[in-house]
Amino acid sequence: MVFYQEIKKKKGGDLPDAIKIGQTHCMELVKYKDVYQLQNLGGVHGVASAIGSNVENGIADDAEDIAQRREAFGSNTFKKPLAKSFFHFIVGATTDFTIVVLIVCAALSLGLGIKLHGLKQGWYEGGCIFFAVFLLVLFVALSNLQQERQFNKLSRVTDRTQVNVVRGGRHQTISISDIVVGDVVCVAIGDQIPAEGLFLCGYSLLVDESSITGESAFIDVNCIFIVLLVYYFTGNTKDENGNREFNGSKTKVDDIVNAVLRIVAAAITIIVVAIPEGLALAITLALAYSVKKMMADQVLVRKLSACETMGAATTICADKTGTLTLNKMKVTKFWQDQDFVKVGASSSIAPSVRDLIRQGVALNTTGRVDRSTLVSDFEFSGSPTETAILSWAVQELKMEMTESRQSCDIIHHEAFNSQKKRSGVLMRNKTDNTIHVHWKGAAEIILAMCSSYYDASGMTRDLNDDERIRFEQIIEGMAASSLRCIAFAHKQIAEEERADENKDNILKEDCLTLLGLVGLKDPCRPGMLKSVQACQNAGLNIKMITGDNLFTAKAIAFECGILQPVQDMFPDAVIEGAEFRNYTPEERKQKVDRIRVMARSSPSDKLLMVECLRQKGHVVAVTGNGINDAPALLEADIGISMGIQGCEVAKESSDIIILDDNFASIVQILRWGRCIYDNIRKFIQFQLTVNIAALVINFVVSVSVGEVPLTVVQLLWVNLIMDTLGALALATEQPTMELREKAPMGRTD
Ligand SMILES: Nc1ncnc2c1ncn2[C@@H]1O[C@H](COP(=O)(O)OP(=O)(O)OP(=O)(O)O)[C@@H](O)[C@H]1O
Ligand SMILES: [Ca+2]
Repeated sequence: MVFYQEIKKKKGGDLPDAIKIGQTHCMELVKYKDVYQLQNLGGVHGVASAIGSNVENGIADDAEDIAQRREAFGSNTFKKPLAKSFFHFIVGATTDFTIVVLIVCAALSLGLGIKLHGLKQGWYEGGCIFFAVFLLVLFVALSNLQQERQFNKLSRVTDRTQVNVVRGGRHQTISISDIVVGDVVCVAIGDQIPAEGLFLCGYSLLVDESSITGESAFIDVNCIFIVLLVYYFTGNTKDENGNREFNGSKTKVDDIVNAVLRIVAAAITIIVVAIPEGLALAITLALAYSVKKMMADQVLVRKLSACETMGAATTICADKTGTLTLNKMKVTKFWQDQDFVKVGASSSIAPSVRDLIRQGVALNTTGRVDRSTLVSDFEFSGSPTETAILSWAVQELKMEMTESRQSCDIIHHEAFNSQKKRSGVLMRNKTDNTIHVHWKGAAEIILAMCSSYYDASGMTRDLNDDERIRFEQIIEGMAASSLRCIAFAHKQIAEEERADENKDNILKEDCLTLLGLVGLKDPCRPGMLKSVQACQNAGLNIKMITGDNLFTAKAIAFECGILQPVQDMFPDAVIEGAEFRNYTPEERKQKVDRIRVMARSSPSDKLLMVECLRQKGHVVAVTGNGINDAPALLEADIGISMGIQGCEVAKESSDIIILDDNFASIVQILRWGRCIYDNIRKFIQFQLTVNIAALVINFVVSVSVGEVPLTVVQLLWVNLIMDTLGALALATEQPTMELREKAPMGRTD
């Protein structure tokens, strides 16, 4: 109550009366993880009611209430760090290795000049180097400042992360920054935890808190000095009158010093020429320019060097669901017993079987069904597979979600993951106290767990080999028409059969009874065929690595042109993850090039494939959207994730995010990558020719004549002013259409 008044006084706003504790109190609770306090407040439920919320229905869906909460507790936005000042960038640029070398050279040159030619004429060279350094620092700092501003703009795009909250009993998707204190948030696998809070309920919770580091490289320039000094002391340099400079004891100490100083001056000249001052600038400019251009195509580059690497890519590993397909699912087929059940004809199924399927769908899910009070329509939330099944069960089987949920107690829930490809639930029926286990998952995996099936009249029948083959044919048939197949299975457990709850496998996994099969349609993204062909024309090898069924994967691969009818003849073009996993490393290396489609793969199989390709020298780009793609995205040379369908973990693991999920953008990234690669190469060629020519002239002339013909000032002019303008011109060169057709460069170039 104290905190509540405190806030009221401070902010002067009206707080909802239901709120009993204030910001400081909440902060202390989170900060000190104070369990004693938590108990005092009445546990999680107590805290929820103290902040005027409800663990079931969340806060009221009322704009005024939300505004008051935001006023009292603040909003879920980071205090943006103060924008770095221009001075910060100047300091940053000055500590660059090249600049430090140049500053040392300038200081030396200034000292030497004054020593050799007096103050009036001697300041000239050193001063010029200083001026050049000043220009370079200014330019680099300006370019970095510009880049930082651009990056800030980009990070505002990533701020738009969406989260799922319950307000007024309804699930809603809101922006992460709109969350207020009291909101009940639903976090699914692969989501970001959007704010500090208390855990209400859930299964298999694992939170990752790691971060990623980078690395850098240096260039060594020491050797030039040594060569020059050896050259002087062997007696080969001559003074202005043609006499040998080094003449043993006859040479006066002062002469030696002066001569050495002149050599140092020459060395400085050579260093100044040898350092490609414009290179770093050219690379930054080229990358920054292309990043800006790509942003216009809805491509967000998180790691600058990724664009350049993309130019060298030789292979793309794409996942199916959500990348090649829309990940918008709909149940289009339903099989019960061995009969296809037409839309609207589910009443032909025995009521007992229908009830069991309803129970399985309603309890064994991470999705939700809400009935909006305003619109009398249903609202479904959860993963696309879950929502498709829920909406089918509500419409076709007349499932009542709340009723089904209230009739049972959940004893244990095994959440879906890509490794096992199934989810299960153990529950007790409140009416007759019976215990049931329900499984739902990849059809052939669930079928393998069954030993019987329900026929249409509700009788259980044995699943002998013939029957099993017939079910397998049904699955294969659905998959071949590019449907994703999910099976439901059930078993009633006798009390004495119940496994010890402390054991790993609480849920019974064998001798189940098959309830039915559904086929979900997930259409290919429009224009997929064209994009795949464009990549193939660019010499890229496209492979599909998916967690889905072999036949579904094959059907989609044909649809989007990854597999061509001729390739179907090759036995190794399509394989399953398990097969690939069981090969020896040598076999894998030998076969990996021929593989076009890898189906039923787990996250580790995806990773294994990418590792194997990289070991073979391929430059691998991986595209993905799910948490099952995250390990492969991290391992890839270029990880590309989808902005809309992608989960937070996938986005976090990737180097590039395609904001509008358009696969065709890959071709665009490829073009820009190759363009950057080309532009930087051209710049290096350009600068090398200039520098080598200058070095050779200076070297040859100073050996034969004993004088350095091109002065530091002249060389700096060439190196800085001309090269910087050259860098500007080359960096902003647009990618040509031909770049798409060129063969990829690969790792060797
Ligand atoms: N929520 C779910 N409950 C039960 N089974 C599911 C669920 N979601 C997917 N499945 C089954 O698990 C299989 C594998 O899913 P997984 O997440 O590994 O890959 P995917 O999303 O199908 O494909 P991709 O790797 O191309 O993105 C699916 O083919 C489907 O049969
Ligand atoms: Ca996916």
